[in-house]
Amino acid sequence: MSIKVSNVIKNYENESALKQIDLDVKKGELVALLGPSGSGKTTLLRIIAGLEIPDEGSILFEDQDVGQLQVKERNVGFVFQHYALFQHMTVFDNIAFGLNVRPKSTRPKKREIEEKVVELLKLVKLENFSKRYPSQLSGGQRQRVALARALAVEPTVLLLDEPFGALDAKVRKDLRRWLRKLHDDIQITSIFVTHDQEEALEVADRVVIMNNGKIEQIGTPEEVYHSPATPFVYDFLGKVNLFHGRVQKGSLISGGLEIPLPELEEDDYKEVTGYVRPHQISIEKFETNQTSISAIVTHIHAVGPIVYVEVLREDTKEYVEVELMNELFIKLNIELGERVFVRPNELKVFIPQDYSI
Ligand SMILES: Nc1ncnc2c1ncn2[C@@H]1O[C@H](COP(=O)(O)OP(=O)(O)OP(=O)(O)O)[C@@H](O)[C@H]1O
Repeated sequence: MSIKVSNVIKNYENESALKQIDLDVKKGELVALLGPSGSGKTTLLRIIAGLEIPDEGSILFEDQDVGQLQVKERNVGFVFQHYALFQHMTVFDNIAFGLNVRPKSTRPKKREIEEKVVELLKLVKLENFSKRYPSQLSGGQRQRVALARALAVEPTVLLLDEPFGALDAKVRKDLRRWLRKLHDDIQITSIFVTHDQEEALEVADRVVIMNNGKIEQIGTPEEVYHSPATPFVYDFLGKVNLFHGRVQKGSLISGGLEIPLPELEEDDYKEVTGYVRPHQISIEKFETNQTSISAIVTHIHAVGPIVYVEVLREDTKEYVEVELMNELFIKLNIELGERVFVRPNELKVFIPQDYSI
């Protein structure tokens, strides 16, 4: 089932939660809504589910406008951050719940329900846990039961709101891989909300990056990470160094640094900001050309395969973060307080008056 969100607007009293949202989710896709707290992710998910009514705009499932349909009639499966399992019911009965409460006319036979639950228990790898109660399960197991319960009624769309948000880091990592695999097996159109960049980039087919009630960018994990459309996306998806400066004859002049940017030939004298990820900066002991600037090493964090080095530019007195492989760090033999030369190897330029982060 494909989902089409068109021109959705939602305001709360004196707050604008969603500002003209357009989003197309393809049939069978797994899409992440990613953004900081308050950016509107949950509101959008709840509007798709029918738990919230938009002030304007429409939601289509396939070609059907579901605006007038109640939550139940939309046939969506929902999984929330806090396991809403029934504590007095076994795992088996929790999963069977949605089928057991159907009116007699549409309720499957007892044996069919049993078969379905056994099949779902296998799918979420909890075959031996059917007789346990939620209090006898780990957090990760409970979320898997919640997912099985949501899938029992064969929804056409699966919506997950921070499904692993309450779990510890290790369990989260295991569960998100498991979710990806599960999705590949059952291929149900799914949207999940997260504020965890790594989770979205690892699990989703496409990521929708939200900020302040708007969509900043929609793309595959590679697209949003490697080609951020806005400074916000650049900043939100990883560490970034800013090189403020001015264009002069096709170069960015930032303090004592001159970086050729032929694509800015036409933008003479414009104030621009270059965005550079820490791994896109080289660090050298000696000045090799005019595209490097001198800086003093102010901090070194050398645990693990990647070493983080912070330097203070001598020209602008701004800090620059550099990431380099441990082998290179050892070879360079950089020490705290030492003068080095840094140079951005890649730089994405945005004109500041258009954006701010
Ligand atoms: N029922 C409500 N009444 C008033 N304001 C609300 C209500 N629900 C959400 N909001 C506001 O709408 C904005 C978007 O909230 P929403 O919960 O969608 O954000 P979110 O991105 O899911 O955040 P989080 O990651 O913290 O859950 C916020 O500013 C929030 O305060």
